[in-house]
Amino acid sequence: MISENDWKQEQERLELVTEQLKDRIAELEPEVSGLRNQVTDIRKRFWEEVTVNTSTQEDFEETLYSIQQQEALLSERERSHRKRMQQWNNMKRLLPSPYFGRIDFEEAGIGGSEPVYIGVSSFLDEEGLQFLIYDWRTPIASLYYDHSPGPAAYQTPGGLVEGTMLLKRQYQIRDGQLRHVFDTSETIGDELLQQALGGGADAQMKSIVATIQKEQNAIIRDDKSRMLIVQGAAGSGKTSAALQRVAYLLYKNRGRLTADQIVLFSPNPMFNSYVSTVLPELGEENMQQTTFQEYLAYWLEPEMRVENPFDQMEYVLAAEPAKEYEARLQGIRYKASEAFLEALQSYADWLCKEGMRFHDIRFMNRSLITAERMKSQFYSYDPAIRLDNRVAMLRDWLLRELAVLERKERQAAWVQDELDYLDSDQYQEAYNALLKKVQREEAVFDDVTRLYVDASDRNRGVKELGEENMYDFAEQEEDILRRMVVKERFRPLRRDVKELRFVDAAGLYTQLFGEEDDYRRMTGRSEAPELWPEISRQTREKLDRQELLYEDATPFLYLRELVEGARRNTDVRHVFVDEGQDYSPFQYAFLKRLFPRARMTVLGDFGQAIFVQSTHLHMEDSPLVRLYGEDETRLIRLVRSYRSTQEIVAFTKAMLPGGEGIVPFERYGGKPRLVRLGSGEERAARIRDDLAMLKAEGFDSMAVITKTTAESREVFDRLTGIGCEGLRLITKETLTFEKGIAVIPAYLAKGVEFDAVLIYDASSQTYHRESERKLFYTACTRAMHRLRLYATGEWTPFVGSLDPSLYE
Ligand SMILES: Nc1ncnc2c1ncn2[C@@H]1O[C@H](COP(=O)(O)OP(=O)(O)OP(=O)(O)O)[C@@H](O)[C@H]1O
Repeated sequence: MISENDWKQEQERLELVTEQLKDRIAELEPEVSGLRNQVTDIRKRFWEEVTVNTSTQEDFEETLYSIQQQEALLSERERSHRKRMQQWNNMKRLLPSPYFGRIDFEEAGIGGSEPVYIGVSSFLDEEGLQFLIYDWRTPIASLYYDHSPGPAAYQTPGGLVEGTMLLKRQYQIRDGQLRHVFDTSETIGDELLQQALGGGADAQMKSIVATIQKEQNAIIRDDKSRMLIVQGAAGSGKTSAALQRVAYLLYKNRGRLTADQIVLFSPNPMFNSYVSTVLPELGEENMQQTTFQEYLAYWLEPEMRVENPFDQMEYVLAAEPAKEYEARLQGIRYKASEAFLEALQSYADWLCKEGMRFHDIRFMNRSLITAERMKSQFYSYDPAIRLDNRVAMLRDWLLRELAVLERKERQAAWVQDELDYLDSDQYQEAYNALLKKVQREEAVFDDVTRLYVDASDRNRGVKELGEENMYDFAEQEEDILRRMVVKERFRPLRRDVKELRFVDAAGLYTQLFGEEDDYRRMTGRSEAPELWPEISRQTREKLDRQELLYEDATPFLYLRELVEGARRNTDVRHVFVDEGQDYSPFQYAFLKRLFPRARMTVLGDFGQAIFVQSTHLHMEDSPLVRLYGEDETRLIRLVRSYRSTQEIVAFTKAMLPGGEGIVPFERYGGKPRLVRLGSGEERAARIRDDLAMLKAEGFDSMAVITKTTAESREVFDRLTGIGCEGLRLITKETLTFEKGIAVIPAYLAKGVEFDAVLIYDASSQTYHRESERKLFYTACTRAMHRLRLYATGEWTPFVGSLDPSLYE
């Protein structure tokens, strides 16, 4: 704590700043609402103020000028409105807790120091000359996160500023009241952090700006790396750092970077809701959020049905090991690999010479253009031309062919039949529509004056069609109608061709999964993976039903893009991948191609790699390092775990090979408790009672974690059946994260946290495969304050092998 005198001074300063904030808010109030009214008013009266006159060239110019002027006025007001509004919002956000930190820094060679107060945004005094509060993202504020009193330095655009930090102080201010003040001698005193971590879990993630740790600050402020990889232990603040990094990037690149140029790939839709309030709390707009599955579904469905990654996970967890199971696992691993990516690239080269597959273009149950014809046309192009460019050439050729066929089709018998069924209104309507179109095309523009063809002159309209005049009117009319009828029927054909649906993408992918020799020949590989015949059989079986296994979805899309041309998003400048260990090297290569102008931040924990196709993040030769090369890649490790109590971290890290390096934050709360009961019924009853007790202790965010969805459903019914109230069953479809008691499969609990976690069944019957260790670890590390495990029968070996002093 600080001296009485210091406290008094701080109190006075807080009052002063609060007064100033209040004054400025009050000052801006009428201006902000006035501006809002003005903008609405201008919008409403936009056309009143504009004199529209196009009779002469001069009048036209006058009109144009007046529109431009109104527009300029409106956007100026809007700009100023937005800016004022933002200032006003920032000040309102500051008011309850204007700052959380202070540093006194003496720059080398310049005597004296001014206190630098740090808050969630900047605030200047009335004259606009002195900072009363510095935004936490300003260069000088980084001193607060990176140093303790003593020699210190911070980076500015102009270079490194060195000096001495004389004081570092933390504040806890609530509702404008000074509650606590701490002076710290170490890098960020633990007091504030202790208080922040001691609280309960929330339905929404909180911002951590007041207590960002040095190594987290390095992640937040990194603006050099093309690829930033963060390998961090469970609860080490990866997601938190990612979100504050977004806020930092938006601040640093204000005017150049907008929130919609940043994309975050989340592990599941519920996670989106969990993190959605952090950025608005910091006065920034949310970035775009999506899941990889959403992206795949967007491009592949409805033509192909894509398996959900969680269904894949359920298969892996629940299926009995047999040949089929082993082959699927092997297939998942192979299809996730860089080797398969290269195989597809070589396959595309092979397709340049042979093997392309197309769909016939069919019309009324007959082939208009056969796949065979397309193929020979395709291979008649210069072999030096790239595959996707040749496909584009073929598309143009097909459109020309279709135009010829469409003309021929006008004389077909079915057209006559169709004409017979047009009623006279349709006749008239169709005719008028056509005539109008012709007349529109005919419209003559003479700068501002538009001369229209006389709409009543039907004969002239027909003449302008370019049809021969030898028909009498009825014949000409019929001709027009034939044209219209056929054109309408050909429309979907043309659309399909433009969308390249004539390429048999599924056939091309299926073709890969045949005989091993063929696979090697087509892809130039020296060998196919083990169990290839069974892998092929499984893949084809799905494809035949227009379905894609999850592991096939990205390679399928990739191959389609090799053939049809790649989609690229050049707007996006930053891609964030959370739970990055769960993406395959293949998916990363795909993301790199999709966002060619973006920097990538990948955050993950290999200790929580629960998918078969996971990517190593912590190894120097990780495929991620190869993606942009070592020079453009930075790897940061976070080993301190903030989420769970010391006892929980000690328990969970002991079950993880290599977990020794994880450092718990000093916060205590009782050892994890292991409860073994004689039957499933007893277990359920005990869990019901424990939930009630924990609730009485004040924990209001709890989770009963199961292994699979099926088990979650069963537990939910069982617990509800014995009087457990207020349970919420979480499935992959759940969109929002709420407080209360969740019954949730472990793989969906990724990224989120609870006050108390109860592992419903930690027996060896449920968790025994080595591959399930990380899933079990992930489940246990969701607990902040209490962890309880239940079993009937033997404990899972992951627990059974632990030192008994780690639990009670
Ligand atoms: N510097 C910090 N100050 C305060 N709280 C922090 C800090 N860093 C992390 N936390 C808290 O620790 C908890 C875990 O953080 P977060 O979810 O970001 O970790 P993570 O590494 O993404 O975890 P996981 O990989 O296990 O999902 C959160 O409650 C977060 O608020």
